[in-house]
Amino acid sequence: MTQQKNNHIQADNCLAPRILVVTAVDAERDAVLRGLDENTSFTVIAGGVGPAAAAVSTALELAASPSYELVISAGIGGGFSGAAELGTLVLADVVIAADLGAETAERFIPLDELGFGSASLPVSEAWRERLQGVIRQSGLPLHVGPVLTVSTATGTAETAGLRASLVPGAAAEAMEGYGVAQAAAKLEVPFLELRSISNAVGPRDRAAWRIGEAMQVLSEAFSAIRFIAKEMHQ
Ligand SMILES: O=C(O)c1cccc(C(=O)CC[C@H]2O[C@@H](n3cnc4c(=O)[nH]cnc43)[C@H](O)[C@@H]2O)c1
Repeated sequence: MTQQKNNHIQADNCLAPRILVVTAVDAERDAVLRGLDENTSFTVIAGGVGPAAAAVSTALELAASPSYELVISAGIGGGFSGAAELGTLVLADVVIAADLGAETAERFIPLDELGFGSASLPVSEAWRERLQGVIRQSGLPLHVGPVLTVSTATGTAETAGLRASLVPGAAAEAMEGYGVAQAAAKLEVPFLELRSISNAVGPRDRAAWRIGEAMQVLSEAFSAIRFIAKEMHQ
């Protein structure tokens, strides 16, 4: 049995959920839940599209329940060519707000250069290594690298090239990770981002998006990691 209130779903028999998973949309949340067994330590919420909605949803949930020891930003995402192909997973080793900054006639100036803080936020290395090991053991194709957070999904080869040049080794882009990471940092909860690649970062071709396949791989990833909370404490 599960309890459902608004867009929160949680296992009945789990008194203190320890891992919070924040997706953008309901379809991603449901894919994560399909992969998780109900007898687990996860709460899964659909926090909305974009970094602002994701940050607010995450902060409210973390503040309401002090038992969380990990928050994962998860869902589908775009993969950078040569790094992450359709049907693969990307686990972030850093998240970068790739369009946060200022535009000039010559170039884009990132937040760090403007002196307003950092556009990069770290992930928990201990949790990343653990998830990386478990997902690799399951046989799912996994790439570890930088995941960009953008407010506007890339739709041209020019923007894809610009973003790849700003972040060497860029593996994937999505629209929530930096927001979830900001909330997690403020509330001092370790953070990860996991993306299942549904489309290539580049010229927009909605018909070529493989959302169903990406949702299936997302489910399989969470099936593989569903006992991770217990294992971290053994
Ligand atoms: O159209 C549908 O049927 C549909 C079903 C489920 C999810 C979607 C989404 O579009 C999810 C939006 C979510 O996906 C991330 N995303 C995916 N690809 C990219 C990308 O190339 N660039 C940036 N973000 C991407 C993003 O996190 C969105 O919140 C549609």
